[in-house]
Amino acid sequence: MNQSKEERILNFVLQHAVRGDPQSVVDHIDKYCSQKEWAMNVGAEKGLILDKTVEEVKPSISLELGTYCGYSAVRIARLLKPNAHLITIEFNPTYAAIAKQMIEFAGVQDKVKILEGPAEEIIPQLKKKHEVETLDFVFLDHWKERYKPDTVLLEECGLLRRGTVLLADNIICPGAPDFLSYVRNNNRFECTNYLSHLEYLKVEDAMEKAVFLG
Ligand SMILES: O=C(NCc1cccc(CNc2ccc3[nH]ncc3c2)c1)c1cc(-c2ccc(F)cc2)cc(O)c1O
Ligand SMILES: [Mg+2]
Repeated sequence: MNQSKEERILNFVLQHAVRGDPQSVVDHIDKYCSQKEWAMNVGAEKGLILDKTVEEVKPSISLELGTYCGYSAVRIARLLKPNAHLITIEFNPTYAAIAKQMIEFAGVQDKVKILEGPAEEIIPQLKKKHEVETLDFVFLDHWKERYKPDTVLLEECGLLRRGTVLLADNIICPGAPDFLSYVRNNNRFECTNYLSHLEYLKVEDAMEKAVFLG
């Protein structure tokens, strides 16, 4: 049975990247996906915006919605301080299995917990089942029509505190219009737009940072 694109990306990393080196894993995924097959990783250009945000926030507990192959999970985890953790939620079991191997190869498995299922089911379990108090940082990169409902759910579940930073990918392409108008018209969020490009292409894209004001 022939391989999926995600398996080809993982195999390229396993064969060419340096085991235990998260930067090498990130660089090799970018190399494969810019030269061989496009894939929906946040990529190097928007990845720098993600890096700067993580370095600014210095989060102890981060949440990612949409793991895919684990590219941004490795990118975030490589910048976390000791004892800081990332919880990443992936609905697609095939992607979750690829990401698990990617995260382990990068050597960041002690910082990352992959939870399989839809965010709308897992978010309400974070406090009791996963001992989360409030979140310091949230990276949204899952189904674009889920950005707004899952943001509302995070707030309803008491997972946002004054200063929690949300960073959303794909604000232009494919776009998340209801999320964008929700956070920009809600006086409990302070928003900043970061214009960039779609991963591996010259197409315009943007990220939106929304700081929860409590
Ligand atoms: O759509 C996107 N990503 C989301 C996504 C997509 C598919 C499957 C999943 C399965 N994972 C999943 C689902 C639901 C979930 N609920 N809770 C967790 C969770 C996890 C997630 C996307 C698309 C493009 C893009 C495509 C084509 C094009 F021309 C331009 C741009 C670029 C991106 O950077 C993108 O991020
Ligand atoms: Mg994305």
